[in-house]
Amino acid sequence: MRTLLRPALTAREHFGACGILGRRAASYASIKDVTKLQEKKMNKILFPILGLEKYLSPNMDKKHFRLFDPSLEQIAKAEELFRPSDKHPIDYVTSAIRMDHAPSLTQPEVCFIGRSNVGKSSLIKALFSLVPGIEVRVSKTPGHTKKMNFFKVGKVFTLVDMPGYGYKAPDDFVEMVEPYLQVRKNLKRTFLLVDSALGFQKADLIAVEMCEEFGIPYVIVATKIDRSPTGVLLTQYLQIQEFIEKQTQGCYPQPFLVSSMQFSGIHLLRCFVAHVTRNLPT
Ligand SMILES: Nc1nc2c(ncn2[C@@H]2O[C@H](COP(=O)(O)OP(=O)(O)OP(=O)(O)O)[C@@H](O)[C@H]2O)c(=O)[nH]1
Ligand SMILES: [Mg+2]
Repeated sequence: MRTLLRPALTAREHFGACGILGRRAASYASIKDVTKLQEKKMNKILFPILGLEKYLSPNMDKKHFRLFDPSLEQIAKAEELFRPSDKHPIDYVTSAIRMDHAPSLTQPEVCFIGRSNVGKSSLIKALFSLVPGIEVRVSKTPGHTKKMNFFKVGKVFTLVDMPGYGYKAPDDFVEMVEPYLQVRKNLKRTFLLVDSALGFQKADLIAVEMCEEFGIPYVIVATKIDRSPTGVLLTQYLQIQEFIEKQTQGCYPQPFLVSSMQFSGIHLLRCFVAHVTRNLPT
């Protein structure tokens, strides 16, 4: 029986107090600006997996590398969902520490789970980088997000930032998050974040087991790829992919790679969110 997400993990990351979206990364927030870049740089930001593919043997089956492979037009359409307007407000709604405090919303919902400090809030902040003034708090101190934070994207979907599990998880983590994942009817996809330099840790495997047990659809996102040397990233990526293929039922076969710092993979993930919430035109 799993003892959910309590083990004290030792490996901790410490960073400087730099803003998560540096000045340069912030200028990549819109696809219009990214497409002005040289092709190589553009691909690095839009499709970070391309940087790994070239190291693979030509005989390797790459069908799961770009299972989700939208066009630039689709990425641009998805971006419009993440751009607020009077008719399409994007904002924080509320926080909840128990499922019965969660807002009753009917639109499709996606949530972000992962070990404390893995980069959940930073990723959400990057996804919402086109929303002036939106507050998504990030911190180098693990265990910063203490509640389930709900953000409404017009009438089209809701996005939920979760507290982290493992080291310095809030005491009521299990009571808060497990029932949410189990009973939230409009939850369309759970994004399970793992650190790209470390791959699956013990607590991540427990989280995978939990998603499998609840039978909810989920997808793995490898974070902080700017900090992983290519060799490490490739090794972790292939291990994650093999694990998904051999040991999971409900996990999307393609892991996503992101750096909220350098903005890589963020556009693709916006597009995937649009896709799983049925907002991506074909
Ligand atoms: N280099 C780098 N650092 C990142 C990235 N994403 C997040 N960080 C850093 O990692 C630390 C934790 O980020 P958060 O987004 O607050 O992590 P979290 O998963 O929300 O953490 P909890 O709320 O504590 O569970 C911060 O110091 C971030 O600046 C990234 O893509 N690259
Ligand atoms: Mg957080």
